[in-house]
Amino acid sequence: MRPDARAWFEHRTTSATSLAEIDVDALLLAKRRGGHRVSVVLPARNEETTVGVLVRDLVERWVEGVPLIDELVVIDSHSTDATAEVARAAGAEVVAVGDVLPRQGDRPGKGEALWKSLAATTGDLVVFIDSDLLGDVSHYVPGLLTPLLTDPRIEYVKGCYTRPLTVDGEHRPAGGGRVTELTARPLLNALWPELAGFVQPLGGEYAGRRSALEQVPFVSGYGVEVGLLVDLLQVCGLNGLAQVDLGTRTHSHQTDEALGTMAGQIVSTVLSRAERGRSDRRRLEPGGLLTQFAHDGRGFVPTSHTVAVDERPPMCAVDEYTAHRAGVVG
Ligand SMILES: O=c1ccn([C@@H]2O[C@H](COP(=O)(O)OP(=O)(O)O[C@H]3O[C@H](CO)[C@@H](O)[C@H](O)[C@H]3O)[C@@H](O)[C@H]2O)c(=O)[nH]1
Ligand SMILES: O=C(O)[C@H](O)COP(=O)(O)O
Repeated sequence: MRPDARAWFEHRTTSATSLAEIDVDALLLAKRRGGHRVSVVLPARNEETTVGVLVRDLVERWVEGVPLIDELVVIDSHSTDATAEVARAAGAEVVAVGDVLPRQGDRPGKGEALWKSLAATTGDLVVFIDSDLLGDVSHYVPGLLTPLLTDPRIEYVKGCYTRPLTVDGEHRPAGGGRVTELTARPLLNALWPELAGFVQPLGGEYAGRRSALEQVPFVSGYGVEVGLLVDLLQVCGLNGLAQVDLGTRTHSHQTDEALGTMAGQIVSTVLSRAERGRSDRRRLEPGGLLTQFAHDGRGFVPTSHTVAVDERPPMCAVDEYTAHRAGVVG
């Protein structure tokens, strides 16, 4: 690892692998003293089987039990199952992505849901948690908040973890995060080696100050995490970023084909950032299509998916948002 990345890794990685490692009373005190308001956002598309338990646990522990979360919002990202009903019954506020900032239109994708969530929430600290997590993750929210509540220099905190992998009934204690290992990490190490200390650059659990999150564009699809990391590096500098070891993360896995499309979106996002500042003559021109092949017994059949980057501008540049915020804050 490059020396700056190693120094960052050693100084900016903390551990919160279980509740036993977290001083919740100190966090509550820091939250009160700083006058902070915490919003937790769960983006969800067809997560009826997992979102209910997740929300119920968060509400019981950190809304009703201990006043750490002020607002818990599930952003329903065009679900066609009972995600919204299940999440609402479990105690979340549920917002349909298309109902937020209606003048901006409605696009598909996880990143779109996260971008819109800035307008659907009010906290100065925003925590993002995927809705397909399995197992006990009750320490994730306080773990991610600890650096933000205890160190004013930190603007953005990324969770990291060991990732078990269960495919075709075979369980391995590690080895999950295949797009991370085979696509995102090699690209980041090649192009932004100062980010090499991030253990899970694609992980879906992170927290940031609204003031920082408003400054950067959000890629609409699965490129959102890698885009945020590269763009927040420019806005906050390496020392404004931190990571927290949250122990283990288990989630539902996508098919190899779907992961190929995700990897295509990661590549497009990275290329779009890498070409910033290059002269027109030397610009990279990514094709924006990923073609995959399946063999149907007679020959190879190609299927193409769009993986081009579709992105939203920094929220602070969206009039509909700034007018809405003026109403919230004023
Ligand atoms: O159009 C979408 C797609 C997904 N999601 C939600 O986003 C979360 C993560 O999506 P998932 O399809 O489970 O992604 P993973 O296969 O787990 O992908 C990993 O890698 C992605 C790319 O960086 C990250 O976005 C994910 O957070 C990370 O878990 C889940 O709550 C989904 O319901 C949406 O809200 N809208
Ligand atoms: O983060 C990733 O690399 C993708 O979500 C794939 O994760 P998985 O290999 O655990 O399914």
